[in-house]
Amino acid sequence: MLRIGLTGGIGAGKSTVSAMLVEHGAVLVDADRIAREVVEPGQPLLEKLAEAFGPQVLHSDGSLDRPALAAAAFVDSEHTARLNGLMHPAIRDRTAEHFAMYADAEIVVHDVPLLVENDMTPAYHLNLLVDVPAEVRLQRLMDSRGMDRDDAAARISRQADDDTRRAACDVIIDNSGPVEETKAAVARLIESRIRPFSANLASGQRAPKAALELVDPAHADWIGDAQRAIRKLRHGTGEEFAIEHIGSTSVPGLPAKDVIDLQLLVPDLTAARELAPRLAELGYPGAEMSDHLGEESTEGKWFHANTDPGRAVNLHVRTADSVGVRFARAFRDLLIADTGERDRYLELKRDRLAEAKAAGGTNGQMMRTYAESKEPYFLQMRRRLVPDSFD
Ligand SMILES: CC(C)(COP(=O)(O)OP(=O)(O)OC[C@H]1O[C@@H](n2cnc3c(N)ncnc32)[C@H](O)[C@@H]1O)[C@@H](O)C(=O)NCCC(=O)NCCS
Ligand SMILES: Nc1ncnc2c1ncn2[C@@H]1O[C@H](COP(=O)(O)OP(=O)(O)OP(=O)(O)O)[C@@H](O)[C@H]1O
Repeated sequence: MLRIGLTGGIGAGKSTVSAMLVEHGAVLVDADRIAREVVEPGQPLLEKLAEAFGPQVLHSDGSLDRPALAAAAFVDSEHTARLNGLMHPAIRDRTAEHFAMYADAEIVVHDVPLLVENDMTPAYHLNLLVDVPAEVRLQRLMDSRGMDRDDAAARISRQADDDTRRAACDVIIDNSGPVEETKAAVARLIESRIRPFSANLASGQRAPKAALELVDPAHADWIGDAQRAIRKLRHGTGEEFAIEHIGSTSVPGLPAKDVIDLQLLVPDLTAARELAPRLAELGYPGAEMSDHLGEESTEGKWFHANTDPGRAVNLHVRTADSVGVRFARAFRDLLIADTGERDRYLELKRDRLAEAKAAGGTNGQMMRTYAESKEPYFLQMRRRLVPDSFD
């Protein structure tokens, strides 16, 4: 099951976009709907809300007076925290029941207004943001929902700001234009990314490799993408293992192939083998392989690559004290600190890439030629950065 987290500020169009995703075959778990279920007449939560906010939040028949609760709860951050403290555990339990019901679904979209505020993004394979600037949302809420300006503004101030949401999500769906444009963007996202991601996840197939070309870092957000991938992997593996961003995309300012390299540190290769099925569920199928250390020398590792066609990631699962781990770290730190070495390495990459392309062959052959042609440089660097690995 591909788990998608969908969020956006109040009035951004989450319901509008989630309905579009449902039309494309996704199953929806709606947090606002669940929030209503847990306060239906007879639920124990109603009494607790009345205790916390006063009897005026209940109608005379005992049901919830929603505008009265909104007025009491969004008045300041302390009251909102009290509301959340009461509501969120009940919402969480009911949500788990909904997900269990849809265990066989291929794509489940979880629409959660407070996905970023509650730090829930790492629990999903992909996080979508329905993005509309706060002032446009405020206007829409007043125009089309007849919402009071002060109520809308109070809720906006209780939520994350637009930039914080953008930094936490993987995909931004701009809904500031006409709905038809959003609909077309959602259809493209489904075809180019969500459907193939779901199919790859189900079959344990990695997404196509990144193109053999160097991308300008100004056109990418590699540090942000790596941090989001690391948080998902850490969360999905019980926060047990250290995971580091390595390789060219971890060096600010260095053009690179558009693939993020991460290394996950395990105590030994048995742990790597045991971890492999879990990583596959998280969207990173893999196999046992080895790092080439030069001459005849190799070192065992597991190599995983991700299933999301929208973001290539290679995940090297290495033992914590391995030469591979130490070299990747030291080489990254050298390139960050030493601009001269960074320029030399970039020149080498450009030359070898041009040579590999000139030699021709399939894409796979050219990739191998390129990788092998950099080996002597890496060997020389390893002598310098991890000298004890030659003992
Ligand atoms: C206070 C309540 C009764 C007001 O009901 P009302 O019908 O006016 O609003 P509704 O539930 O339709 O929510 C509309 C929007 O308000 C915003 N909102 C709701 N709760 C919160 C909150 N705790 N913090 C910030 N924004 C919120 C969201 O953007 C949501 O989509 C209701 O919002 C509620 O029960 N909130 C607590 C549950 C919750 O946190 N829901 C958010 C999803 S986890
Ligand atoms: N692209 C758009 N242009 C104009 N109005 C829109 C657009 N998308 C949605 N709307 C309108 O804006 C309002 C908010 O949309 P919607 O209910 O989908 O948002 P939401 O994020 O689910 O809101 P909430 O946070 O309250 O749950 C609705 O009245 C909707 O019809």
